[in-house]
Amino acid sequence: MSSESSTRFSIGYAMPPKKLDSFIQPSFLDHAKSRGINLIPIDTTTKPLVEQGPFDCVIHKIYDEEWKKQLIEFSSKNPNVPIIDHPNAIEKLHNRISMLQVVKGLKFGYHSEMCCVPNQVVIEDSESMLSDPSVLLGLKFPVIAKPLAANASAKSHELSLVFDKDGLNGLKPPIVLQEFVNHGGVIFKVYVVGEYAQCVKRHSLPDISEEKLGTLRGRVPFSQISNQAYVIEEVEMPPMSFINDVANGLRLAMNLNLFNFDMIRDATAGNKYLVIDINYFPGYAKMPSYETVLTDFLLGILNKKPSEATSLELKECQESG
Ligand SMILES: Nc1ncnc2c1ncn2[C@@H]1O[C@H](COP(=O)(O)OP(=O)(O)OP(=O)(O)O)[C@@H](O)[C@H]1O
Ligand SMILES: O=P(O)(O)O[C@H]1[C@H](OP(=O)(O)O)[C@@H](OP(=O)(O)O)[C@@H](O)[C@@H](O)[C@@H]1OP(=O)(O)O
Ligand SMILES: [Mg+2]
Ligand SMILES: [Mg+2]
Repeated sequence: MSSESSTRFSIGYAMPPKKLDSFIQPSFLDHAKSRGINLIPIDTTTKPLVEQGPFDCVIHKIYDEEWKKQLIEFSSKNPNVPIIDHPNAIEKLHNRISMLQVVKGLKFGYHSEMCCVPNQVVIEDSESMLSDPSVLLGLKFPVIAKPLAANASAKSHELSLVFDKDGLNGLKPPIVLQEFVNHGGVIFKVYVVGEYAQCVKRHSLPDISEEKLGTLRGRVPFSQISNQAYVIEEVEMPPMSFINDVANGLRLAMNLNLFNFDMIRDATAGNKYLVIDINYFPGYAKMPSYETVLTDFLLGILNKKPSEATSLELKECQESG
């Protein structure tokens, strides 16, 4: 163990198998261990959470109601054990409209950059979409059709770029239609871990000129195009102070510690940024230095006094759960 601390901590983690494979890397387990943290897998299938532990903290990415009940019960028996993060706060990210609502409330007047969301509408049923033009609320094509639910299923990542009204035929509501914004083919993916934020560049859909749009018909499906980490040298990053302010604003407004958000820069206005997606507990292993960043964060949580560390989260969870 390092000289940093003589106390050993146990952190329980619960997540689906795919997430375990990517997040729980030996390099992370070893680094955390060297700094006094034992990461312990929680059995989510054969044993109630309350019968496991003891844990000094629980981190999780499991979305069903049964798990939420287990967290509430665990937390009522262990009121000083932080749960990262509150299930009610995570739930807001499961709907692509509530996910972005919080962006509209962000205020940081002293930057020359601004941050908003693309124009978008929800389509609840096919009939209204195809027969009632008013539901499109003046939305301008091209649009991206995204399933309203963003619940970690493969389906929730099945998107389409729609060039005209005919391209809406056959889409399966409930969906969000979000205006496509030209952004130079690069997105900024910002990983947030508590007060820490790191921005990386990823490839995205290419710009579509008015001229090109005139030749495009219908729609093109796509899925998870920005998941691969590539080096994109030539594109300038947004200012780090701006990224930090957006990240902190979102973190505090959503009461979440572990998320990332995708941001694009409007190709027609270099200081206008749009947040297009927020994901709970993203693929952190793709983030450079994830082992140290996550370990620093966990130590920060564990070293807080119980009154600071816990329970806003848990109280709310018990009240509204
Ligand atoms: N409004 C938009 N304008 C331009 N490009 C967009 C827009 N919305 C999405 N995109 C592109 O499509 C990609 C996928 O969209 P989005 O991030 O909403 O989907 P997702 O399936 O939730 O992604 P993730 O894998 O990050 O969870 C974005 O990374 C970006 O490249
Ligand atoms: O699979 P990866 O590790 O790439 O992580 C992706 C993660 O999938 P996982 O949950 O299977 O880990 C996705 O989660 P769900 O929406 O499906 O919950 C989503 O958060 C992506 O944004 C992540 O990619 P990133 O944003 O980090 O590039
Ligand atoms: Mg995304
Ligand atoms: Mg997403």
